[in-house]
Amino acid sequence: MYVPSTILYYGFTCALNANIKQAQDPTIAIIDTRSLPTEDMIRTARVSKIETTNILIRAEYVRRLGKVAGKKIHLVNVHDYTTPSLRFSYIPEYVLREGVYRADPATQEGCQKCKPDMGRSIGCEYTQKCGCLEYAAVDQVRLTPETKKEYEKALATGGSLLGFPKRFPYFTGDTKRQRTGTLVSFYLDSRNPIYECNDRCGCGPYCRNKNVQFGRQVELEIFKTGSGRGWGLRCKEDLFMGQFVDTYRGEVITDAEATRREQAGGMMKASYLYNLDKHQESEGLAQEDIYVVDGEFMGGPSKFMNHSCEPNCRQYTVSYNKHDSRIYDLAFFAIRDIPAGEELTFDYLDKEEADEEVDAPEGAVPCLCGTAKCRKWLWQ
Ligand SMILES: C[S@@+](CC[C@H](N)C(=O)[O-])C[C@H]1O[C@@H](n2cnc3c(N)ncnc32)[C@H](O)[C@@H]1O
Repeated sequence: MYVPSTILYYGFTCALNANIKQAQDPTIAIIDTRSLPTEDMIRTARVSKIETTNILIRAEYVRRLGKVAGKKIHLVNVHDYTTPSLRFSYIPEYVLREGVYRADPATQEGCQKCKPDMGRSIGCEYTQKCGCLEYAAVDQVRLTPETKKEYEKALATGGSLLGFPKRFPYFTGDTKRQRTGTLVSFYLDSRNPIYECNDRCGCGPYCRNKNVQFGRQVELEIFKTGSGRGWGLRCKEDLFMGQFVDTYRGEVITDAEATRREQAGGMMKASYLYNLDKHQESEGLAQEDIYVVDGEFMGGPSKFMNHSCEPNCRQYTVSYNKHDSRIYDLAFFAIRDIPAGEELTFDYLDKEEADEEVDAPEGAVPCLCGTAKCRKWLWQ
């Protein structure tokens, strides 16, 4: 059983007496931890200096949470007196560190041929001319035999995919099951990057191809799991399958800096580092050109999302500038309906990687997700 150290230090001896039996060796005291902390100890601890400090730390953390933009973020701990570390700063955007650069803003063209009102409620989702969707997945179902040949030729020669019908990422109108703005199943089930329209687009502010860029729209709760996994995250409202939850924020650092921090930070550091390597292969980027997001000391509430081998969320690539292959958003979406209060989790391992591994590697961190399909370890 976990006994808060504050109570052990500051609980008066008289409160402990009832729990101490003399062992056969009278110099050794046996403490029956099943009945700790006693009410006396809790009462004593509440007026101790350490407990006052804990209350102040909690108040400061809650004050900082109150300043985070967007819907409210709550903090709940029914297990002990701890608070997440105050060494963490909440930031609304990536913080770019030395050696990290966004593509020149001039490369962020936006869609030039789209307009706010293209008639009959037509928006970027219907036009094949939307420049932002140039690199989006082609909707092969809508290809005619003729355009199919052109598409195959473009693929073989590396030609432009502009003009082919594209898979639009978000539902544009309520259907029986889906809600407007939720991610369509093609993207939910695939690893295709999502390309959203941006401020330079002709389509205007109400384009349906804008979602993640508006930020978190749901109320979250950081809570102590009490199951050996530290803090976790849950949502105060029901989430629909495909609904955007939040982005992962942090410092964006070079690959070399990430290696340095990983070596200095120990085994758990890996769980805060995310490679921005989605376009590495397609753009022929060298490993040293890859940027990494470090969310350990700066970021958002999604820092508290724990791993599960049967997760209810997944991380997706969302880009607002198709010409910037090195910096994009890492966005969490619900991959099934999630009732309010259920812990939000994602799989820390890429699916393909997880399938490849069979045995637990040496030094693997045990997984405590508790699901039926648990792989028993997090990473090496
Ligand atoms: C990104 S943090 C998640 C928030 C973390 N629980 C906390 O309290 O700050 C990742 C760390 O959480 C813990 N963790 C997450 N998922 C876990 C799991 N399924 N089993 C065991 N530990 C887990 C590990 O200590 C891991 O290094």
